[in-house]
Amino acid sequence: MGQTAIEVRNLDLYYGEKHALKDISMSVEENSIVALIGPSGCGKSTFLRTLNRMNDMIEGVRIEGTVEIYGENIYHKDVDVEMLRKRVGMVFQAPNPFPKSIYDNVAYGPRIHGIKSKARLDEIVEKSLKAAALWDEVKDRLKERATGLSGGQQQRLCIARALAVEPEILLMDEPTSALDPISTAKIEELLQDLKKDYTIVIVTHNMQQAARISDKTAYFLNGVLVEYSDTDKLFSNPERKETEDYITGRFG
Ligand SMILES: Nc1ncnc2c1ncn2[C@@H]1O[C@H](COP(=O)(O)OP(=O)(O)OP(=O)(O)O)[C@@H](O)[C@H]1O
Repeated sequence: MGQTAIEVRNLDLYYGEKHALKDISMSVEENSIVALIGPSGCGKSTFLRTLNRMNDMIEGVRIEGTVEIYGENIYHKDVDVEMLRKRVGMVFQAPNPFPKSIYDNVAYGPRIHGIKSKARLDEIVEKSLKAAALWDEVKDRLKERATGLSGGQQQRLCIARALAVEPEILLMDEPTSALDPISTAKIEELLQDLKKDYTIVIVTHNMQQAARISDKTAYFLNGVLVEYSDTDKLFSNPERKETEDYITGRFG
C-alpha cells in the first residue's frame, strides 16, 4: 500500500442554497489514478475543484469538512492558496495555452515562483515538455506561438505547464473531451507514465476511458459519492444498484 496523498472527510459544499456535495469521504493513494464519473451535474467538477480550492473564487460557496493533502488540511485559515495550487496542479477540459510562445507557456509558472536563470528555465522547459511527451514535436520551435499547435499538442502543452512547477498532484477535468481519438490515446498513455511520479484525479464522461486508465473509480450521483472502489471491481461487480444502472447504461 502506498502513502495517502489525499484524504477527504465529510465534505459538504453549498452553492448558496444548493447542496452540491453531500458528506463526501474519500482517500486517494499516492501514485494512483482516480477517475470521477457520473451523470452531468452530479458534482464531479465541483468535487475536483475542492481539492485545490478552486471553488474559493466562486461567490456564495460554503464548504464544510476537511481535505488533507499529505496530512495537511488545505482549508485551514493559514494555508497559502498560491502554494497549494503549486502542489496541486490543474488541467482543464479545453486546452487553454496562453497567447505566448511554447517556451513561455511552460516557463510561466516557474518564473512566477521566482526562477530567473535562463539555464535553469531551459532545463525545466525541456524536462516538462519531455514529461508531457511533447518535446520531440516542438523542440525546434519553442519560440513559436502555442496557439499554432494542434488541439492535442496544446493539451499536452497545458500538462507540461502544470508539471513545470513540480506539483505533487494533478487534477484533470475532462482533459480529452475536446480531442480526437489519436490525441486522446496519447494523453491516456501519457497518464500511465505520469502516475509513476504524480497522483492524478481525473473527471471523465467516458466510462471506457475511466476503465482503461484508472486504478480506482468514484461514481457520483446528485452530489453523493455512491460508490468508490477498484476500477475493475466497480465496472465488473459493483456493490450498488445505482452504480450498476449507470455503468450498464440504464441511467444517464
Ligand atoms: N458556480 C455555480 N453556482 C451555482 N451552482 C453551481 C455552480 N457550479 C455548479 N453548480 C451546480 O452544482 C451541481 C454540480 O455541478 P458540477 O459542475 O460539479 O457537475 P458535474 O458532474 O461536473 O457536471 P458535468 O459533467 O456536466 O460537468 C450542478 O447542479 C450545478 O448546476
